[in-house]
Amino acid sequence: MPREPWIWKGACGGQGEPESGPPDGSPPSPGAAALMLLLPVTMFHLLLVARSGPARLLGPPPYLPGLEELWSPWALLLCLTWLGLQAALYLLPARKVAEGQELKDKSRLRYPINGFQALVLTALLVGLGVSAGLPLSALPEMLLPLAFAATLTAFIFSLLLYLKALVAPASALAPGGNSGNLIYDFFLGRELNPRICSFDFKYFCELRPGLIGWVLINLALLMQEAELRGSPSLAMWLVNGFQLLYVADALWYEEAVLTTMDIIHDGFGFMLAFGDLAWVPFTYSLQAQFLLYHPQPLGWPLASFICLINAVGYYIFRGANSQKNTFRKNPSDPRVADLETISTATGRRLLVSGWWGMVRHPNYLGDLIMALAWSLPCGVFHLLPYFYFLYFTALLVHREDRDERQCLQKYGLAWHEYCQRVPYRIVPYVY
Ligand SMILES: NC(=O)C1=CN([C@@H]2O[C@H](COP(=O)(O)OP(=O)(O)OC[C@H]3O[C@@H](n4cnc5c(N)ncnc54)[C@H](OP(=O)(O)O)[C@@H]3O)[C@@H](O)[C@H]2O)C=CC1
Ligand SMILES: CC(C)CCC[C@@H](C)[C@H]1CC=C2C3=C(CC[C@@]21C)[C@@]1(C)CC[C@H](O)C[C@@H]1CC3
Repeated sequence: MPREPWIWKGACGGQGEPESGPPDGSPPSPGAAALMLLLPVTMFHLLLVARSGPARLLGPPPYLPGLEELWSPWALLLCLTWLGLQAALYLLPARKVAEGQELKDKSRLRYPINGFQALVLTALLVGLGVSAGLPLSALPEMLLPLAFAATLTAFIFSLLLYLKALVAPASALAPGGNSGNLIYDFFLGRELNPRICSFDFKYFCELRPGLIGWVLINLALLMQEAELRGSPSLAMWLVNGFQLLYVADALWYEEAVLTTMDIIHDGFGFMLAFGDLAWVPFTYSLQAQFLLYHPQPLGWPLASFICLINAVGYYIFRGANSQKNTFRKNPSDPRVADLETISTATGRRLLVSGWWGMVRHPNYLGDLIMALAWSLPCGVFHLLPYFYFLYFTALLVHREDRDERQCLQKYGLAWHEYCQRVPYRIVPYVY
């Protein structure tokens, strides 16, 4: 089955590629190389534009920062301290240790479920720090050098992961990302679950430093707004509240990440390392960055309506994810036992009623509705705060396409039947 066709088609423009990527002797994948450059450039563009007067997403950046504005040893130190703190919290005793999916060699890895605990302890530490005089509101001024330090860290980290994979046994390698093409493999990642003892790098990075970093940046922006304007704006409160709910939810239901394709299928390379450590905290906080430099008036009636949109999105997102997780854990659980299902040759069944009978990816629908609610407090006169919504639509459409091809391979005719019975993918009667 083809993997990451958006990268691979760039190299050969064809269909039916092998799982492992470009065949021997093919030229370096221009798709992977271009993305490796384009993703950090886009992130810096967004950071620069968010603080510029016109805040034009599609225009040129206001200026090109010099190395002296990007590079700061203090920012690198802060970035490494942050990673060290999150790593220490990861190693604390967990309320539960979960088993991952079965690996090629029939073994299962074990993962600590203590992400929510890490969020709470980080909040306590930050609270203590702020009351002792830690200048959190100075963080927004350092976003550029911090993003540079995070990008550098992700790059060096991916290099080390690539080298580590050279000595890993074949059974530890990911189905993709092992084509022999250095750029392609560096980008996608070679090893499936790189670990040192029980410390799982991919699982650690997927949720904690990036997601908790994102809400910390949001909070720093809120505090700086309070210093500048006397109090945080209603729009800033909404963005902070909505995104905190999203991050707290992800960490509370951390175990669910063990069944995502990122953990089960994808190697850990530059794409995920950069995505987790730099892209998530610095671009997902774009709305709060925009609001600090471009305050938006927002009245209570409109704010209540936006809260309602977020609540509807969250209701669908959580309802769909929980329904599937409950069903996968125990199909006879009374909460899902009455739902209609289709049997498959693998023995696993597919839900065809409830949320999963409405569209084939109801959780994506809820996630997208929430993404819209995060942009609306920023008004409708700038495209920039809608970047997340646009990028996320593209990401989920691509993800849904990949997932459907994997499900078709896994479930064959049963998946065809599911597609016939539930014809829409994400938005009922539209897509
Ligand atoms: N904010 C962000 O940047 C991102 C957020 N997300 C969010 O993370 C969450 C997880 O997303 P993701 O990992 O992509 O995928 P999903 O949680 O949607 O999982 C897809 C899997 O669910 C199972 N499945 C599909 N249809 C059915 C059905 N009808 N009945 C039972 N099982 C079914 C299949 O696996 P199997 O049959 O093997 O169980 C399929 O492979 C989502 O809520 C998504 O919105 C994801 C990516 C980025
Ligand atoms: C830099 C690239 C454009 C792509 C990077 C992709 C990553 C940012 C995302 C891949 C899968 C993700 C998931 C989440 C965050 C974004 C990344 C890491 C969640 C943790 C978000 C919260 C949800 O509740 C679960 C998600 C799982 C997948």
